[in-house]
Amino acid sequence: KHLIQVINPNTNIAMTHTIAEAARSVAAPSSEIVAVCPTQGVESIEGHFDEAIAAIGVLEQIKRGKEQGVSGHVIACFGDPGLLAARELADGPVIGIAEAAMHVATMVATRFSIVTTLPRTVIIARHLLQQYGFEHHCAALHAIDLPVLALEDGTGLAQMKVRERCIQAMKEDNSGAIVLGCGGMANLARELTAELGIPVIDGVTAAVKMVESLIALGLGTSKHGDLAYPNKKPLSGCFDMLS
Ligand SMILES: O=C(O)C[C@H]1NC(=O)NC1=O
Repeated sequence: KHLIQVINPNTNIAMTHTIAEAARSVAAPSSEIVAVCPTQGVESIEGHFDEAIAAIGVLEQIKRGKEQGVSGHVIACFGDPGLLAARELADGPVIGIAEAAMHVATMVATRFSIVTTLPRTVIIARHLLQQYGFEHHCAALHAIDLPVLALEDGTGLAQMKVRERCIQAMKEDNSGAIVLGCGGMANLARELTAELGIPVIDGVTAAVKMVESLIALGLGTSKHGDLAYPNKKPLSGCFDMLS
């Protein structure tokens, strides 16, 4: 069995379970999902400040995963926090859910829309579109204008808003696919795809299958060049945990 570590970079346990369930729903029999979240950090990631905090927790979990002998890692937050730093530490593949969902969307449609949570995090998705080279593939970005943890409050309001925005995107954007812009939306994609008749893509499940593919291809993170292990130096204070 290959252990695949799925990291929820926020510390919300309910969302970690939502993410874990989605990951396990698509994992191959040869894969075992190890779902984790940081021991310390921020309960939801809703901007650049939160991302900076979450990235440290991601690195701590990557280190722990390596020690456990995992074969690959998923960063299950739509900002892909700490992705390249995590790749410096990791031997196996590290895939972010935004990266995974965007790549998959370009394989099934010429243009896609993104539906995320807060308006203020749309800029993070925009930056990723630029970084990954998908700016011209994304027709529009929509926000349900609810906090990330509204997805775990049990009222169903956030889920209803996601559905509404997906229907609006389908009508207005002339996109062939929709990307769900939050790890906490991972359990909505299949049902929305069936109901709306348009590929609605979740990055958690997409990333799990990409990690499995890379493992099957015998590909880990390159250690040749700028993703080599970090240069050895003493880390002081709380960062000692990353030594
Ligand atoms: O940016 C967002 O709205 C979603 C992002 N924040 C979070 O805590 N998990 C996520 O996937």
